[in-house]
This record gives sequence, C-alpha cells and structure tokens, in this order.
Amino acid sequence: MTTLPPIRETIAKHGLSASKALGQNFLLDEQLLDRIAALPGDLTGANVLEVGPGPGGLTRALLRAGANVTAIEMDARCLPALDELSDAFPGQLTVIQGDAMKLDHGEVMKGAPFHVLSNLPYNVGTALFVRWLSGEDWPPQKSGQWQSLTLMFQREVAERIVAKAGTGAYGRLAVLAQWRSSAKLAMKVHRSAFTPPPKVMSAIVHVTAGEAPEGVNAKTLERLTEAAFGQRRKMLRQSLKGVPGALDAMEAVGIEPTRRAETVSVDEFIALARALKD
Ligand SMILES: C[S@@+](CC[C@H](N)C(=O)[O-])C[C@H]1O[C@@H](n2cnc3c(N)ncnc32)[C@H](O)[C@@H]1O
Repeated sequence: MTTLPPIRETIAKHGLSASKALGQNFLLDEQLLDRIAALPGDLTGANVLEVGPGPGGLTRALLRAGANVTAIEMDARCLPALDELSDAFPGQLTVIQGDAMKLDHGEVMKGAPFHVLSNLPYNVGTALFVRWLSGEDWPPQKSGQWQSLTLMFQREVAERIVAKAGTGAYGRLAVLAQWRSSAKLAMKVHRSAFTPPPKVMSAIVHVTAGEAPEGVNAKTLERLTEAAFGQRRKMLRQSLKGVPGALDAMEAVGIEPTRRAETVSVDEFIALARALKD
C-alpha cells in the first residue's frame, strides 16, 4: 500500500476548487472521516456504495476500514485523485463517473447487498433518500439492494427524518423513514468541519431496514401521509376527505377525526393504511 498525502494536499495537487454548482463542501479531517466510516459497523470485506466521493476523503476512510467501495461521482475533475486511491488500495475501489440520480444502484453493485455512505448536496441527498426508502421489495437487501444508509444531511432535514409524533419536525419524511426502517441521528457535524463551510449545520442519519408490517400497501400509506400532512393544521376529517374510505378507516381503528396529522404516530398511520381498502 502506498502512503497517501493528506487530503488537503490531494485537493491542491489536482486543483479541486469546490464547485458551488455541484454542492461541493469537502471534509478534510481524517479522524472525523474514520468515525463516519465506522457508523455502519465493521465494514471489513463489505460492499459499499459511496455517492459523491469528491476528492475522496470519506472514500479513503472506507478503504482503510476494509470495505470494497464503488463510488459514483459526477465531477470528472475528481477522477485522477480517486485513481490514486485505487492504486493505494488495489482491487478495493471502483469509480463510476455519472449522475447517481440516473443510475440503477442494484445494477451498479452487481446484485449484491451493500451499505450506502454519502455526503451529498442536500437536494440530491433528499431525493435519493426518498428513492431508497420507497422501494417495493422489502427489506431491500433481499433483492440485492441496500442494507444500511449512512447519509449526511442539513441538520434540520436530519431532525425531520428521525422526528416523533407531536413535534413540529414530524411529517411525511419521518413516516417514510420509520414505518419499516429504523432511523437514528448518528452524529452532528459542525459547519466548520467542511471546506468551504456551508451556511447551516449538518448531521448524519443512519438507517437500517426492518420487516414491513403485514397487510400495508406502501402506496396507500404514501397517499395518506401526503393528504394528512399536505394540510397539517387541519383536522383529519378535513385533510383526509379526498382519500376514499379514510373516514371509515379512522373510525375502525379508533383515531378521532378531530386530531391533526402531526399527533398521529407512525404505528397509527400503519393501522390506518392497513384498514383502508385499496
Ligand atoms: C458535499 S461534496 C462531498 C465530497 C466528499 N464526499 C467529502 O465528504 O468531502 C458532494 C459530492 O457529490 C458530487 N455530486 C453532486 N451531485 C451528484 C450526483 N447527482 N451524482 C454523483 N455525484 C454527485 C459532487 O461533485 C461532490 O463531489
């Protein structure tokens, strides 16, 4: 294994000035990166999909942890720096230049279950997160998809993902992330850890997939939460009016129609979706 220069030197050597358009804020602290790479547990010999490796700070940490990494990066300027990592960790890193939003991740990972780690621009991160959580086959690793997600978000978005009923942050994202998965706020990351520092604080969310509850259609649940949180200040009897059968289902499972969406727990949404005929 060749010794690598500090990531700051790699960035300087390849002239990787951070592009605002690509949402680039780099992490340079290798101890912090090692702690992030440890969040999914022991990765020795595990398959990891890293989206948006940039100059490869987190990639190095994952390789040091013994993972087999496939990295999807849109910015061609980063490829020479990533090639150096491939040389330093022979056989452990595959780099794909492309847009992670357009690629089939199961295909990229050749059908083997994988962990996802990523520090992405926030808009791309949220869109991919929703896609990873909306799969029809569940748990996803059964069909060669992800085993865990370890993702950096704007702190406010991370709080919405792990929020519980009865809080202002609770909404569609929380129900999506929690109804058949477990989502934890794994680490808060100060804005000053990034180069250049973004305007807001960040946090890492760690998600593992659980068993889907029996008799619940994902699309029905989605329709319910969309209607309920679309008018979150309104009583359910008003916000769910347009969902056929929802008022009867509420009565059947004992949810008062005068309640508002943000008081309805994830388990209650599950019961409601189960009681609704498709
Ligand atoms: C916030 S930077 C993080 C870089 C590095 N992982 C780190 O932690 O220092 C996000 C990276 O994602 C890349 N990126 C942005 N959109 C992407 C997309 N749709 N597909 C793949 N990579 C993308 C950017 O080029 C950039 O390198």
